[in-house]
Amino acid sequence: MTIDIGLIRHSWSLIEPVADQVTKHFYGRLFANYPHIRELFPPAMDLQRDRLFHALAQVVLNLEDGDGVGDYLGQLARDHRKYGVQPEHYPAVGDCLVAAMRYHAGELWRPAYDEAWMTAYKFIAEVMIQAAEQDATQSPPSWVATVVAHEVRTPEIAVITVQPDQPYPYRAGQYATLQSAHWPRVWRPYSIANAPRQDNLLTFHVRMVPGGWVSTALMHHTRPGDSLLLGPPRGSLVLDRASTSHLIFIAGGTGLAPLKALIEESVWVPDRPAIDLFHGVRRSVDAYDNEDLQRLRSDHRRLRIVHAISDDPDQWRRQSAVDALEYHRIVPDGDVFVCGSPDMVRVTANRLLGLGVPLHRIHTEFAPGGAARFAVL
Ligand SMILES: NC(=O)C1=CN([C@@H]2O[C@H](COP(=O)(O)OP(=O)(O)OC[C@H]3O[C@@H](n4cnc5c(N)ncnc54)[C@H](O)[C@@H]3O)[C@@H](O)[C@H]2O)C=CC1
Repeated sequence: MTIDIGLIRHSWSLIEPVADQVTKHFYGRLFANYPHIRELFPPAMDLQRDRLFHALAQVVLNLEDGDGVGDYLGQLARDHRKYGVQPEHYPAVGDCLVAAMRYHAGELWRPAYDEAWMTAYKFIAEVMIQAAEQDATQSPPSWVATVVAHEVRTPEIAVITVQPDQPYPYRAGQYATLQSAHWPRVWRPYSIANAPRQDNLLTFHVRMVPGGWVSTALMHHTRPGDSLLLGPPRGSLVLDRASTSHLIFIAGGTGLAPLKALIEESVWVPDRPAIDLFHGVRRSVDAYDNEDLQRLRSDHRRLRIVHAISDDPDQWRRQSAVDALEYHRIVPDGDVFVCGSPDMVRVTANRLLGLGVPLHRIHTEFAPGGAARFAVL
């Protein structure tokens, strides 16, 4: 089975500008023709639509990287088990997807695109079905997790610790999706803010998003003893365990979560020269994890922590996390991990490139569920 990457990319360039219409059309057609599939999805589809397009874009843009695409599809398949996706759903999705693309490309659509997409989709479906079957032999589709601690750190940020009902293997830096009983079938990604622990506890940093269903439920309507559902771990923002390079972590707000997990993992590498964390927050009151971070620092003297405050009128020095890196004259001569809002990640990554940090030393994953690589301006 050979996928014609040229045809896929060419047809994708027709679809990209009308992605929103294509995904709406796709789901409309899917639910009209296969009403039983509707039950697998949440009542409101807005975020779901973005996810489909994002997942497709990841595959299309990385088709040459066979291993990378395989890993990505494997994670996607494991994650889709929690929705109850079955092998017989795949052909329905493929048919509706190609029909939606054909419809919106109009006269520009060539018959050869149909074949190219059906071949590519067959490959995607086979990899995903196989990965899901393999996963079913060793993991549940989702985990029930009991809330064991719920700390309100600021009026908008809660730190929540849960105990999954069975072992939850993951790597520091990965994220999981959470579902609250208040919003059935609605999953939201959150990074796991601690390295794997013997007691299997997982901590999440939740910022309440205005109008955010799950974040509001987690912030205001969740208490110790409540149950949450937990999807499988995802993401590739992980440490190279063989490396002993100088590590710099640049976090924006709750983007601290995965970086804290990576710091917890990296402080144990004996030959590591230094670990620097720059945590950018808007106001000093937003430094929600200061106490925990200082505790971590008192146990590991090679760890240096700088808080950068960007928007507080009471602060005489206002700076972003990457400004603080320059201000403190830290030479970024190792690996730099960046996490925060997509804009913060993009701006920071471009500043680092300007400081001479090679691209392969800059490690980033947008907000979970967002684009995996930043766009270099
Ligand atoms: N909670 C979690 O597990 C995770 C959250 N994230 C993402 O991290 C972000 C955190 O947001 P908040 O806590 O509201 O932090 P925030 O948006 O208030 O920003 C925190 C810091 O980032 C800087 N910043 C924001 N936009 C910037 C830009 N365009 N250029 C340069 N610096 C910028 C601010 O100046 C501030 O220093 C969200 O987008 C979230 O999705 C990412 C990974 C994990």
